[in-house]
Amino acid sequence: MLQITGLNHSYADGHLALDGLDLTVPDGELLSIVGPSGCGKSTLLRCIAGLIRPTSGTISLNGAPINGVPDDLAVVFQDYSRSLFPWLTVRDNVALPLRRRGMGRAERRAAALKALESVGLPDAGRKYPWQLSGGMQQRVSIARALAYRPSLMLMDEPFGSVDAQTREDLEDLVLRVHRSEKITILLVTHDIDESVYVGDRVVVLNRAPARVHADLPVELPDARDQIETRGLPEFVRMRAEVGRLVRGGARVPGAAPAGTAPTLDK
Ligand SMILES: Nc1ncnc2c1ncn2[C@@H]1O[C@H](COP(=O)(O)OP(=O)(O)OP(=O)(O)O)[C@@H](O)[C@H]1O
Repeated sequence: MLQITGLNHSYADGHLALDGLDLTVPDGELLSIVGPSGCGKSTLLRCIAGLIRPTSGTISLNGAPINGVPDDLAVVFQDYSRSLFPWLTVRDNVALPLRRRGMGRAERRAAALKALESVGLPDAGRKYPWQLSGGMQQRVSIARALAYRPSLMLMDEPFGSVDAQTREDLEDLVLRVHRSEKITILLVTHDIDESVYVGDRVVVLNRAPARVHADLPVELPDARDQIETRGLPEFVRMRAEVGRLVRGGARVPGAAPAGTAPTLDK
């Protein structure tokens, strides 16, 4: 379980990005995080990843406080072109972080090939990243994260740089690996439909500085389908609700079905 309590972060220039943020994410949940542009979503992920030290507050993963980059964490960023090493083959890019796991060369290569298969790129291992399309490169980034077998995966607007069709394919890929690997995933997105489509829960952050503004369970069937799920009345209701909340609205009482009411903090 990931537990965040009273998280504050001020940057060196005094800019307050996070203001007393509390959030608990149970094991195996796929949590979508949305909020107005610049509200502090990436800052939150960077604190969880141990890349920046928060000014105050605590973050713990499975009971242990996060003070540096956690061992069983993987991160997928939007900018795949800068996260893959162009001078390494795809297979070696995926295998590289496994050195931290203490795996031998043959074991690393086998794990990399298996991860590439699981993202639908069984034949790409010998190519270089620049020989692949943007969507394929992002699949490689996801394969690299998966090969590491993390217990927590952070995804910061991971599909922001690909076309709409590829984006849908990657959303379904993430859903598939989430269901099969039972990884806890935090996915930051600007796309409200996407947050509802992939999420078990959607957290809406306040306009800066960030706190949790609303916390909404997604009451959709686990098996998601790009056409059918997006046509369900619950999907349509929820995307409208999340959209309004991101724009700063308060929840309309009775907007959610009984037992699924989102919580709003003060
Ligand atoms: N290194 C920094 N120094 C000072 N301020 C920063 C720094 N990094 C980010 N900020 C500011 O902190 C605030 C939150 O930034 P952050 O990138 O976390 O927001 P975000 O919600 O991820 O933004 P977006 O939706 O545009 O991706 C913004 O106002 C940003 O300008």
